[in-house]
Amino acid sequence: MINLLLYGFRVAPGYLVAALACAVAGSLTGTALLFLTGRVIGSDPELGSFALPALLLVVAFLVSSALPLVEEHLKAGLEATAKVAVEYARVEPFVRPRGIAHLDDPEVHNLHTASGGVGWTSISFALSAQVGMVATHLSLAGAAVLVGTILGWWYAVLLCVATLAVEAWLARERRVESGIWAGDTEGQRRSEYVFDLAMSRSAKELRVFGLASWLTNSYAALWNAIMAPVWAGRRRTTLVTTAAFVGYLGVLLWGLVASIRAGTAGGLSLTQVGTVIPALLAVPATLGAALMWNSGLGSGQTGRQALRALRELSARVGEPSPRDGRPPSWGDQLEVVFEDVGFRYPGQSRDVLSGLSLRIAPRERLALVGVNGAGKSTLVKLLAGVYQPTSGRVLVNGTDLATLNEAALARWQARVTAITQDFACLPMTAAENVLLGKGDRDIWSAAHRSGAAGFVGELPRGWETVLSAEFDGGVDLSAGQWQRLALARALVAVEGGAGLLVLDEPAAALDVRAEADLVDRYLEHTEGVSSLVISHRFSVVRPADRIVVLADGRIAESGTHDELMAAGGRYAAMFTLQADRYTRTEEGR
Ligand SMILES: Nc1ncnc2c1ncn2[C@@H]1O[C@H](COP(=O)(O)OP(=O)(O)OP(=O)(O)O)[C@@H](O)[C@H]1O
Repeated sequence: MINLLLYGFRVAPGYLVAALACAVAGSLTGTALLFLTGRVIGSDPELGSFALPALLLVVAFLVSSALPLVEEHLKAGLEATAKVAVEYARVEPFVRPRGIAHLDDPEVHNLHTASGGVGWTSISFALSAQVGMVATHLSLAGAAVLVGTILGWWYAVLLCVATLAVEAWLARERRVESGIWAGDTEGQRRSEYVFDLAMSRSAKELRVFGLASWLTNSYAALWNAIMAPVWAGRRRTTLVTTAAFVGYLGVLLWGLVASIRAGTAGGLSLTQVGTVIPALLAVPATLGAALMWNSGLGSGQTGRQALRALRELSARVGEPSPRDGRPPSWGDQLEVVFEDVGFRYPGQSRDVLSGLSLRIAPRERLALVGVNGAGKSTLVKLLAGVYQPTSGRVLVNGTDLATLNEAALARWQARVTAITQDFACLPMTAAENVLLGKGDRDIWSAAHRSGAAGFVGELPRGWETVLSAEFDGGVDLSAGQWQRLALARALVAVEGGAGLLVLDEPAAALDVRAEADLVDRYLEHTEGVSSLVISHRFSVVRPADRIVVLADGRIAESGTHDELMAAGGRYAAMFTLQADRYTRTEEGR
């Protein structure tokens, strides 16, 4: 509870203090209400001693009825404010690093899932529920004081110990369940993924292939597997939990019976009986709040686990690394050199690149070809500095990218504009998709050059159309249209000062005429900047100043189209194969 409250003080101090003050006031008025009930019951209307306690009782009743409303309002504010802070802290470690190696770390994803809590029992929910826990403990103390003054302090202590012992047992159960849940984040992620598949990602394919029942069964099986240890744990502890409650009820019953007997035997006055019985009846209510998962107790366990995961997540991804190194002084001319570079993905056993050396000269138009899985996209990731080589160096105008601090790396990444195979298709407006927050640039010029202007002009709201049919008035684009828009995005970035244009399969989704159109414009697009184009279509790579072939993790061939054809190596073989296919297809028409 303390950890959660301290976190609350950090992220939403105003709401937390106000909600706690309200909870304390609520508990005090609740205790006063019990006390005044006895006074009213025991007072003699004839003697006029009735009026004051009755008036105070009414006031206490009104205040204790109104306070929960204020408290709920404050707790809602606390929860909402904390939620913003928590979600920021959950997302920030993912997006802050300029590299992406942490995205391949399963533990990072596990910690992210665990930091979300269980279901809707998140850190922010648990935090607001802790305010309720403070209130219930104070109410327990208030009721115990009243009971102690009447039935004896030993009994008040026994009552508190019994209540707290049952609460501790329940807390232990919740802790075990939270631990089981937190330990199976991979299963949870898989079930979420299956759910996501059905709802959005592959919704069309799943329906076309009639996979609905397979998916439903997979989801149910995954969910049952996740919950099985939780249910087994509950079954194991049912007996002890039942015994604890029976014992607890025995303690309470003893107090009630003793009060009634003492009252009838004249050992207790009417005032005392009228105070102690409501006080005893109020005690289980303080525990009742702890019984459910959404109570302060249940959510407190989950919230603490989630908070720990949140801190571990931040620590795992690490603070921005202030690496040494001189500040880069990249001018207009960019020269990129891969110096004996080797690379292996984290956790993998095979090198994707090894001993790769390559120079991209200033303003050079370089094309990169290679079979599927040769490592072309990986080379782009190293070039952009999102991964660091496992051996060797990537130098930009002589500066090793591995020595840059986060800020310098961000400046380098701003000089690279890359349209990768899985470029982002954002459910935002067409203009936002092209500008990506880069202000007021001439998007029409870029759209004309990328061939996007035609279809953008026909969109219902032009550049302001949201590119997702899931939104009101939004539309979906075809894959080829998206590709043209992505090209426009790259051209806008080039106009904004990016010095290196990377196009990874820019024509993959284009038809033959559009591809020819793109190739015609490619030279124009890349004038004045260094460029690297990756494509399996030889018509796209042919006009490049130089073509390099990536094979076995290194550059196997390098030269112009004519030189490589004359050399009769891998390039010539791949080109001839594709040209033959194309010719045969054309002849077959
Ligand atoms: N994040 C990753 N983690 C582990 N292995 C990866 C990862 N990304 C790619 N690989 C592996 O690295 C190798 C090279 O992949 P890469 O995407 O660079 O190839 P490519 O030449 O671009 O292929 P394609 O022509 O099919 O796009 C492949 O064997 C791939 O499975």
